[in-house]
Amino acid sequence: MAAANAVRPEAWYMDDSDADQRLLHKLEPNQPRPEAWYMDDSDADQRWSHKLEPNQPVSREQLAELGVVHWVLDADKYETDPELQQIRKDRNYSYQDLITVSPDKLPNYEVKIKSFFEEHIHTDEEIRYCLDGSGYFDVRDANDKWIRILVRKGDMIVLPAGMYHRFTLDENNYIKALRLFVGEPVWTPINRPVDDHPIRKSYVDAFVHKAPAVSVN
Ligand SMILES: CSCCC(=O)/C(O)=C/O
Ligand SMILES: [Fe+2]
Repeated sequence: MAAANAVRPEAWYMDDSDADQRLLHKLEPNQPRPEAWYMDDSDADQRWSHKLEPNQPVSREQLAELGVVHWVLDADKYETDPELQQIRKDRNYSYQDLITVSPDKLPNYEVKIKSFFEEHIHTDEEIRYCLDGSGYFDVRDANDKWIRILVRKGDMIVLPAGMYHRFTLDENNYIKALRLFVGEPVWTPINRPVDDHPIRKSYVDAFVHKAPAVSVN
């Protein structure tokens, strides 16, 4: 018999898994968002997860100490979402466009995907809102170790100006993202090494020198 105080109808947010449609597909209640971890040193396919064994997760607080900002939003209503509108207003994000990264959708795909995965900085924040699909943003921690951040539908991420990073698709080979910018966008990456670049120096002063030490196996 059903419990007297059971919620009817029971409803929940679903995971993104392709497993049997008859399974429950409930999101784990404490699933970290974004999911992030320290990477191994393997040269194997960049689209693999490259988790350490055992996994060494990185929390959103650790990411925040490096200047990475993150929200989970409702990607299905991004065109009218008041939460997104408020973020754009608060942070002066006056420009936005859509990018789809996949072998059949992105013109000049091979060249672009190679350039995204070259370690680089930008002179402005990199703001990406994942509307569909998924991908990995890799960022350097204060000890120059790689942290891999999985972005999935609903994840909006900001990498601060001057932070060394790179991007790759994961094994699903597809992401659709909203790109936001303060003013006229400047997409050109500045590849490492650029330790003497003023924007890099500002980033190091603001975040690297202040970050607490972390030991990675
Ligand atoms: C998913 S957006 C493509 C990657 C990109 O624009 C960039 O600058 C990566 O660092
Ligand atoms: Fe970038």
